[in-house]
Amino acid sequence: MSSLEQLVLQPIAGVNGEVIIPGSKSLSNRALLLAALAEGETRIKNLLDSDDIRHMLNALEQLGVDYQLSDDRSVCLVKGKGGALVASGRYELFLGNAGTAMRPLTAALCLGGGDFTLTGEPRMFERPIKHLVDALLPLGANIEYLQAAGYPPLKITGTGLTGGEIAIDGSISSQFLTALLMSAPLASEDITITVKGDLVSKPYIDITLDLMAKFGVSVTNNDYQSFSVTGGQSYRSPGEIMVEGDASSASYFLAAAAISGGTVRVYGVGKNSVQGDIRFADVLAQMGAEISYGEDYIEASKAKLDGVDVDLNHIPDAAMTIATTALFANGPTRIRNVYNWRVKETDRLTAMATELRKVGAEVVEGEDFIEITPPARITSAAIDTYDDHRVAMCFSLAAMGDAAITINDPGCTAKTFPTYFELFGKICA
Ligand SMILES: O=C(O)C1=C[C@@H](OP(=O)(O)O)[C@@H](O)[C@H](O)C1
Ligand SMILES: C=C(OP(=O)(O)O)C(=O)O
Repeated sequence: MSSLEQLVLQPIAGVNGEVIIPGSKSLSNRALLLAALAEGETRIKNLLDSDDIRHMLNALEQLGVDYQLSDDRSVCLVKGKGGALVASGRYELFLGNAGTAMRPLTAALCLGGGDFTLTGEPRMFERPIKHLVDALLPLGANIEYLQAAGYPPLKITGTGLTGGEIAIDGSISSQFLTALLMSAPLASEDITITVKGDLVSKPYIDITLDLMAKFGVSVTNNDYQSFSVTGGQSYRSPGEIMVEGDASSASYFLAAAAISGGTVRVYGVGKNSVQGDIRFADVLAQMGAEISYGEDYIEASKAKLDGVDVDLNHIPDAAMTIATTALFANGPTRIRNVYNWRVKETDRLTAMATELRKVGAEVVEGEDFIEITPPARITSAAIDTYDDHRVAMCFSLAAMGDAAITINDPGCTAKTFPTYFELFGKICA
């Protein structure tokens, strides 16, 4: 949880420099869970240290998983359980607002013996999980809703998962499919998963499959429409996993360069990254930025930016950065197909529309899109952040006009990027 202070950002004349981006949230939490389920010890390097990761680590510790963190918490040696996380007694696991802990653990805790309550922050109780639960029930899962049907908190009695042909609705969150895929190899029989509806946030499935392969399990992917997983397997530790820098976190620095002048190079994530959010740089390029890639970096330079009309369903997190970059473009920007912004840390479509209007933009908020017409001049404003790290981070870019911007509750970046404002300050002139 974050404190309720304010951070005043004076107008930023320009940016320049290099930033080493902290580890990816998506990779860190997946690696921790797979390492816990695997046979053998895994040394996870460049682990992110943020609230979402601490929630996963605390849960694993309560479940009896042995791990050791280095003093700076960037290296974690996990002693795998070699199968399901079996625990005797009742466990209440507090998972904050971490989707990457809540969803994968919901499936994984169905695999073994134990009684678990999965709970979190109030906003977590408004974030749907029904599509995942509905897919797990035919596999023999024992899951109860403790408050509103379809939402956490959940009570899970781990009795193991069987197999068969199941369907999962992929139209709200890819994390449900990710959760199912990661647990499926430990079910007793083979599982075929058919995806119903249009699968959102598709590149996150590549992150899942890539990491599963590193832990020795392959999945048959039939064009993201169905997936076949052999049951009765175990994960095998690869020995060491190096977590890439977080591509969503990189987006703010790249956008800052494109908006305000100078050149910024982000290290830790490069052209061969498994993270779909590196495609954010393509959108910046489409707006007019100069982008170059190396093995371990992405660099953006000053540009004259134009508005764009883009479907950003594949990069919903970095898409928020485009929304504030649009403040500095010539002409309007329309970001389409982002309905699931409404079920994340806050209703991001309403939050972004409200806050973009405060700085002077004209905004149309659609059911699943947002259109932003930039103001002639940014207006000074105090930005409410709704306990949403990405609202806080992407509105730092609004200070690249000639008005001061106040970020309310800047500490909410602790969810994925506790050092954000410190690092951002270092590239500002
Ligand atoms: O699998 C993941 O690591 C994530 C998937 C995305 O969620 P949805 O699939 O719910 O869009 C993304 O927004 C989230 O920050 C991380
Ligand atoms: C949607 C996000 O988080 P979560 O993993 O909790 O879904 C996010 O980080 O933008």
